[in-house]
Amino acid sequence: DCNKLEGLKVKLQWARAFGTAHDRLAFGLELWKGILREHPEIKEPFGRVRGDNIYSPEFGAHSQRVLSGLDITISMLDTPDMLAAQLAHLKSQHVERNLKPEFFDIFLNHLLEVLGDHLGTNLDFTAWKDCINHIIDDIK
Ligand code: HEM
Repeated sequence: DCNKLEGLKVKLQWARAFGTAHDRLAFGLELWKGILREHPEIKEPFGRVRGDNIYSPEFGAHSQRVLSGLDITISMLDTPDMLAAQLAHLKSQHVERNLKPEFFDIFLNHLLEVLGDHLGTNLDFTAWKDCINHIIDDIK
């Protein structure tokens, strides 16, 4: 479970990795490049936003929507009621898209990899696993 201390650590580390990223688009590219290279079947659900070309403006805009969505949830890790409301909203945006639950686990694993590239040994792997698992479990 994502406890209070872990939630605060994740907030801080996310601010370091993403909040100060000079290029948020590049952060998204790193993430999706890894996901879609290893799991090309995930291009299909992203057909409308051009999953076939992650360099397109359509996919770039989508990528920013997802990362901003993640940014919102992480900012709520210390306000559980608001987090629950936001996660219910995100779930409603995903539920009819017929996504496999394992897609979310793949997303989590790749997110941890990109964060590790940015934060090195400052990444609290356990805190991230616990807190992002909580977020992802409530969306999938
Ligand atoms: C923490 C994880 C995630 C967050 C915060 C997130 C957030 C979002 C947001 C904010 C949107 C835009 C909703 C809208 O404007 O209608 C979206 C759309 C979408 N997401 Fe996610 N997402 C997450 C994970 C995933 C995963 C793992 C998948 C599947 C691999 C996925 C598949 C989609 C699809 C297919 C769309 C719709 C694309 C379109 O516009 O056609 N999401 N997501």
